[in-house]
Amino acid sequence: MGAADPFTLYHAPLRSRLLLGTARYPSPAILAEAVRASACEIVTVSLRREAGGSRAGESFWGLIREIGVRVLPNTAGCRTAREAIATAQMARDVFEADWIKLEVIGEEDTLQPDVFGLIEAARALSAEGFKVFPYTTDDLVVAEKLLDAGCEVLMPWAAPIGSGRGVNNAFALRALRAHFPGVPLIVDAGLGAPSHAVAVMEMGYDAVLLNTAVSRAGDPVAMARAFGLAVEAGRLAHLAKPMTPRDMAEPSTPALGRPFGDVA
Ligand SMILES: CC(=O)[C@@H](O)[C@H](O)COP(=O)(O)O
Repeated sequence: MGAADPFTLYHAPLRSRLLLGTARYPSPAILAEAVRASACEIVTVSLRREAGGSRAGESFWGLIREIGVRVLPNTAGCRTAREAIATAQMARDVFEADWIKLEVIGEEDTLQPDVFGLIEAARALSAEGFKVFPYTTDDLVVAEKLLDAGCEVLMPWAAPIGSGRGVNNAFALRALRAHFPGVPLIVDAGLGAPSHAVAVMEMGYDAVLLNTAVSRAGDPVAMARAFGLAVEAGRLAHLAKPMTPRDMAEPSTPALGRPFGDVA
C-alpha cells in the first residue's frame, strides 16, 4: 500500500501502521526478531526501564539501534502530570528525541489514564516543543481538550493495558473516528488477538500500538508477523469500503437475472 496510502505522524512518513512495545519479551533476541517480523517502524521504550546508563540499558539501546526502528519513549509508570513532565524531559535527553508517548496513570485496577493530569502534562510538553502521543480513554471531550492542548495525534485505549480483551466500547471508538476525521488516531492498549487489530483498522483507525499480545504470545515472532498482516488487512478492508450489514437475507446467487450486479 505504502505510497498509495500515505501515513504520517507529526510529519514523519511511515509505511507500517503497527507500533510495538518492547516490554516483557522472553529475550532481547526474540524482541528483535519479532520487531523485524512485524515490519513495524516505531517501538515504544520506557525511560524508567532503559535509561540511567546501566549496562542493561546500554545493551538494550544497542539492540534498538541495530534493528533500525524509530523510538517513541514513553512515560509508563507515571502517576502525576509533574512526574510525567519530568520523565519526558529526561527522555528527550536520553533518546535525543522530541516524540513522547504520554501516560499518566490514574487508577491501579484498570491502569486507566488520569485524563486531567494527561491534559495538563500534554499542554506543558507541547508548549516545550514535544510531539505528544497521549494515551487516553475513548472520551470525546477529553480528546477535544488534548487537541486543544497541542497534541496532533490521539491514542485511545481499546481496553485496559495488558488485558487482551479487544475493543470494550466499539461505539465510543467509532464516535471518535467519526468526530475527528483528519486526526491520526492510534488504538493503544488492550488488544489481544490479530482479529482485534483488524476490527479497529476496519473502523478507520490509522494505526495500532500493542505490546502484551505479542510479547506474551507462545511464539512472539509469529504473533508479531500475524499482527503486521492483520493491520494491513484491516486497512485494506477499510479502504475497500466494507458492505453494510443487513438484518434480512439477500440471495448472493440470484436464480434469475444478470450474474454481475449492475454490470450490463
Ligand atoms: C508498551 C506500551 O506502550 C503499553 O503501555 C501499551 O499501552 C500497550 O498495551 P498492551 O500491552 O495492552 O498492548
